[in-house]
Amino acid sequence: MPSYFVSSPGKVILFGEHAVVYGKVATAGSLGLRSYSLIQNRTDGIVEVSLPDVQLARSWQMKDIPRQAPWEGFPYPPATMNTELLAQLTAFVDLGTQTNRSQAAIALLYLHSYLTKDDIAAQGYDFSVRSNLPVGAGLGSSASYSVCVATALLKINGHLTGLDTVTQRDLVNQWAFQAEKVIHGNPSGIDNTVSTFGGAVAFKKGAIEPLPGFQSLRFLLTNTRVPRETQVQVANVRKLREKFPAIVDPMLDAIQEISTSCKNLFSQENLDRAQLLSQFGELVDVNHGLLAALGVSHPSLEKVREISSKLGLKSKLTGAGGGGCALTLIRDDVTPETVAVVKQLLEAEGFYCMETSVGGPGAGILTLTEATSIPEFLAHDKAYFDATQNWAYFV
Ligand SMILES: Nc1ncnc2c1ncn2[C@@H]1O[C@H](COP(=O)(O)OP(=O)(O)OP(=O)(O)O)[C@@H](O)[C@H]1O
Ligand SMILES: C[C@@](O)(CCO)CC(=O)[O-]
Ligand SMILES: [Mg+2]
Repeated sequence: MPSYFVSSPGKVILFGEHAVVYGKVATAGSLGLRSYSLIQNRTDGIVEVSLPDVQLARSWQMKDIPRQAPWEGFPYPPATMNTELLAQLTAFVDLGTQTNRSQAAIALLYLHSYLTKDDIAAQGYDFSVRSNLPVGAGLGSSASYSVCVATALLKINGHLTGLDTVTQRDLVNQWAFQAEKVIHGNPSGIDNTVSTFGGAVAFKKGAIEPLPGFQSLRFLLTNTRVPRETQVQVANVRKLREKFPAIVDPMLDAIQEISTSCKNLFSQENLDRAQLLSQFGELVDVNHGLLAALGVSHPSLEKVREISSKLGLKSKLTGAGGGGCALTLIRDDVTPETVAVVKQLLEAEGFYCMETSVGGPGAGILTLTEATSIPEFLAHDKAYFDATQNWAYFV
């Protein structure tokens, strides 16, 4: 029985969140924090799902889960979302509409209903995802989950051989985008694209351009632990734009100019590193100010800015905002002592800090020679997966 182990990273948006939803340029990179997933066939026609991060453990009879008839464009997803199927699945999983676990389960079954082949439908499968990413904190946990689901279901149903080519990754990315749509409503696609392909990129309307210099940047990520949902933050910006288009549209354009200025900074040959980092810090400040004006900051995020600025550091919210994570640039001249003090002050507020770089590997698949049971998968410490697999091999 084939058994596949899949992994995909979270992401950090440097500049351009929210504006990217309106087709503007944003810059982002993959994170070292990843999700891990196990999928394997069964023989009894049951689908058993364990998603411990959202407290979901459920099994369904394969024959009860809706399946879609063949469609034009197979194996790529249909161009429009199937709202009828969504309503059907929402009633089927019966977990309410707005809970973490219902969104996760519906996204999984939405892809399942399109991708399941007859032989797999007769057998069933076990599926589990565990993540080192905080759920709902702006680091792309939904996209990383979506990429794991898409890769695992494509692979077990024989729609995907590996992830060696851009075409193969594109297939995964398109399905992950469907899952993101189930979870977010109206995503730009930046999160699933970065999680699928890895690296650091400028993204605009689905197209990516690599940003090579980014790998050398250091950041401190602070999780304020204030819960929020991307879908709600995106909807709030939409409402503000509908009310005041003449005010909000120039702000979105200005945010795009920040991403473009950032891209230009890295392509300037004569700019020395200290100047580059200083200007990058200024862009961090301006971008945060515009996001706050769009209404997506939060007192906890302003606290991160206040504390870090006392030590001469620049921070901005990252992801959808409203709580969740902030990003602080660690310039090369910042001493380890200063970083330690900032961390201490932030953690005294009840926040959680992690140091990170951006631009590592994207999604990866490993075919397991020996079947690992779901209980074994669940029993491992999450650090085990980071330590035992060199995901860089799969880029
Ligand atoms: N490990 C996981 N297991 C199952 N579902 C997950 C997991 N991680 C994320 N999800 C799904 O994603 C949802 C959170 O997505 P949301 O977009 O609000 O936050 P985020 O992706 O962490 O932040 P952002 O979109 O700003 O980067 C959860 O409600 C859940 O449905
Ligand atoms: C807020 C947003 O721009 C980024 C979320 O990580 C939403 C999106 O791009 O889908
Ligand atoms: Mg998300």
